[in-house]
Amino acid sequence: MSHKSAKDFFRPLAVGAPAPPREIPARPSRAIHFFDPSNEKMAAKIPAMVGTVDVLLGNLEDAVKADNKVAAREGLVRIAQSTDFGPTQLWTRINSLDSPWVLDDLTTLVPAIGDKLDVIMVPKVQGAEDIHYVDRLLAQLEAKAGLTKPILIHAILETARGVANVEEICGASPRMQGLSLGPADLAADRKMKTTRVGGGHPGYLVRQDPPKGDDGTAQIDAQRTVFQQDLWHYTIAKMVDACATHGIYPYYGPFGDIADVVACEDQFRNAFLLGCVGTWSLHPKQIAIANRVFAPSVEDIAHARRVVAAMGDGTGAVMIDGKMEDDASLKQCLVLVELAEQLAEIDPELKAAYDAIETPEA
Ligand SMILES: CC(=O)SCCNC(=O)CCNC(=O)[C@H](O)C(C)(C)COP(=O)(O)OP(=O)(O)OC[C@H]1O[C@@H](n2cnc3c(N)ncnc32)[C@H](O)[C@@H]1OP(=O)(O)O
Ligand SMILES: O=CC(=O)O
Ligand SMILES: [Mg+2]
Repeated sequence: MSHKSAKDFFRPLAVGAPAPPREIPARPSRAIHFFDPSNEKMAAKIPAMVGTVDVLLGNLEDAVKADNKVAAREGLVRIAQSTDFGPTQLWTRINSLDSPWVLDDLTTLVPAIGDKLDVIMVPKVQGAEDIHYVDRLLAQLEAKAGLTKPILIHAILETARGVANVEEICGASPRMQGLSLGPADLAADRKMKTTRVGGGHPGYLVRQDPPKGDDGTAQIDAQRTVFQQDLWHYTIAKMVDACATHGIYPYYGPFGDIADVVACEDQFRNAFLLGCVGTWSLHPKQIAIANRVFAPSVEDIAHARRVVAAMGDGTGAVMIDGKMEDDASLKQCLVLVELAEQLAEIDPELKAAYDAIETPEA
């Protein structure tokens, strides 16, 4: 397989297109909130949601009826043109590359609202070739529209081949902003035997060994604790490693059981702890969950600041509350402290909570 030379990697792919980015900015994106721009009731709520969520995403793909594809595209153009998004990012999810709608999605959206779109989410990405296609087309459309800022690309990891090719997808273009797990399509593509949109499954479990009877035989019918396992652990961990390797951002995807806010919070938190920076929100009530989960807790920041203060120049080892802290735990603490600082800049409530923590002496 041939690779571009290092120098060519950052050259625009069309004459007059903006230079591709060298770094992807760490903009807070705890919740990527999906809306269907063809649904008038939903669309009407979007301007008032600016400032309440980090990312608003006009969805054109799955969950938008085939008959409404054009209305969704036109609705997104109308909303984008008439709304000042202030601190909130505007993303879209285009239709899949093998669909009859995607070419019109791109050739309509880039000239009409390319200056407002931060990120284009591409579904069902299989390999680097899909990113190369969108990359070149975006450069041509940006050049034609006279855009000065490159639009970033986000890929959904929702095919078995996409998971197998995850590293080449992340490194396929300097425009790559991040990846989301797409558990619903991925389950179908892998032929998993589930019927849900994300989350766990009661059948995927580990059972405690059976106790032994007086005669030493296993009592398999005895009451035994079962531990439900996480169906998504492997894929999320693989995605996080690929994203970290390439300096881009991993996200959990949809949690379809809107009513089960408790399990939703658990799934989001697992992703946060494993390294994801955010998640999708499908319903307004999932925004607060995501904002809560994808921000470090006050307790974590209090502890992290104690470690930072105690570690001085960052070398050596210290004991805090009976635990050894050194360079490696300091680096983990700094991840949390830096994230808290970024979030405090855009979220006054979080800022107040973090500011109220008593800062230890250095
Ligand atoms: C596997 C995947 O690809 S996942 C990604 C694709 N799926 C999506 O994008 C789904 C987006 N969400 C939705 O379509 C809807 O939230 C549904 C269908 C899940 C539920 O919709 P409803 O049954 O209308 O939910 P509910 O009755 O609780 O809605 C309450 C209010 O919130 C509004 N609302 C619901 N979802 C949203 C949303 N995503 N954004 C803005 N407003 C919303 C409703 O319009 C309703 O407004 P109202 O009080 O003025 O009547
Ligand atoms: O698009 C998301 C998915 O889970 O499928
Ligand atoms: Mg999908």
